[in-house]
Amino acid sequence: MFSKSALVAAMEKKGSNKMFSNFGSTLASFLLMYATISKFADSSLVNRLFAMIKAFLFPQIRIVIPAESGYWKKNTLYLAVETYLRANASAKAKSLKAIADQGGDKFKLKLDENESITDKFGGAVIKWGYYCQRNPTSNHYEKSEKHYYTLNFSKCHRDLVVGSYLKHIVETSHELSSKYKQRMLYSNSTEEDEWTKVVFKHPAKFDTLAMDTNKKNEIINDLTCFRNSKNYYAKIGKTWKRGYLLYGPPGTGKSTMIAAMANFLEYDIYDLELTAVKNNVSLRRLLTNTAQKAIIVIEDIDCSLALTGDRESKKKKKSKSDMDEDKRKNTVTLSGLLNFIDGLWSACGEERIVVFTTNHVDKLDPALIRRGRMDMHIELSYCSYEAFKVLAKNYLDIDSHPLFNEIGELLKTKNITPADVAEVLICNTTESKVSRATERLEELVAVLKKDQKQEEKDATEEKDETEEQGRVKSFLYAQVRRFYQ
Ligand SMILES: Nc1ncnc2c1ncn2[C@@H]1O[C@H](COP(=O)(O)OP(=O)(O)OP(=O)(O)O)[C@@H](O)[C@H]1O
Repeated sequence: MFSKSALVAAMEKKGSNKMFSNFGSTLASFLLMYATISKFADSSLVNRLFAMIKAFLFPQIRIVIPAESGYWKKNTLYLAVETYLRANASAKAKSLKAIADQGGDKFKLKLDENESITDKFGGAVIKWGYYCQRNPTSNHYEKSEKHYYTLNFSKCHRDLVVGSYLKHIVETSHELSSKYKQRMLYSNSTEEDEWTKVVFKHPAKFDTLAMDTNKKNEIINDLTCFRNSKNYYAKIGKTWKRGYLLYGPPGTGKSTMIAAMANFLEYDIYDLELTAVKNNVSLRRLLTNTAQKAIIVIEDIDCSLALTGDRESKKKKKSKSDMDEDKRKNTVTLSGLLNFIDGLWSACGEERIVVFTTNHVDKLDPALIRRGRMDMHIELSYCSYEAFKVLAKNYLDIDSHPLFNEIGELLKTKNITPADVAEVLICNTTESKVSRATERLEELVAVLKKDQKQEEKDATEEKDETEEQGRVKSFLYAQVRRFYQ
């Protein structure tokens, strides 16, 4: 005797067998029909017809993910897909592109153009493709190449793919990026309003930065507070960004400080060469394409552009010809730049630090560096005794030496940059650095004394020159007086 459940199971099995046999015979008839018709009819017509039948029987959805999400902005989903597929592509794709990283010792594999791979997620089969559309008649406002990914999947998995799969891609790409993240240095060029990047491997750290300890700690605290203040900035209604102005003579460590900041915060650097930016539109395009967790640097801002005056002349109402002139000049203006530092456009990214450096702080338009725009003004100056001790530790591996006192005294009266001190202390040798310490320090004492002697000599020469000029002047006066008498 059969039990009731065994009977039901037998019936279900019979039903599913019947279903499979139906599907099998439909497929067989479909293929037979295809083979027969394609013998007699035009093949492209047949292909189209069968594609239509296939689309009807198994409806598909196609999503295109372009590289850019608008005129200016990179599509972050495209970047996420790129990272996600890079992790999967090498195992599944037949045609790949290998791209060396900047260090040259590693490489990345990427889907080749027109190549596709399949991925599976929660029962859905997703087919990915990578393509490039070329437009030879493009102009400045339109790119000549448009890259995009496509994903195709069955219509019945629409909610799963759109709701969960895309989210899964973004999350996985974040995990992968933080796992393999290398810090990047981006720079712009005159040809395109685009960033090019290289791996950033500068070894500078705050520990090795030669400067006053209190000042250094103040900067480290400021950066730490900034990094942890997302909620605070949201609460006070301010964009999460901070400006630093680094000023001081050449060779006092402004660039080194930026590298130390980037390494401390683990941020990328965008080194903006303002002289290579065509106009405010290009500037906007570049800056809207900077990522979060970034330091945007404009070095030697005083030399970058004639930024002063623009706002002054704007205050006086501009005539039409003035405005035409501005357009013709086609340059970046001070107001264009300020718009990015704290105007409306500053809100199109967060967790960003803006750094200006200059050797001549007095030459800058006060509007550019007022507090609130440049929140912290940091002076990097000539080498102090404290800074010298950091350099001695970095370069010679020593914390003390009998010559330290003498060097300390000389530094009180000498203006020498940390770069010049470093140049004297550096030992390009395989020998122990400590064994060369005395020789290097004696050399430094000699340089400092030589500079002192040179300064004394310059002062004496200057005095002699002034006295000589005085004598010539009195002689000429005497001659003139005698002439009129
Ligand atoms: N404060 C410092 N601490 C440690 N090293 C320093 C410091 N200042 C300068 N140096 C050394 O001198 C070199 C030049 O310094 P850096 O380029 O940072 O100076 P800078 O102020 O940016 O100069 P410039 O204004 O000419 O760009 C650095 O590579 C570094 O080795």
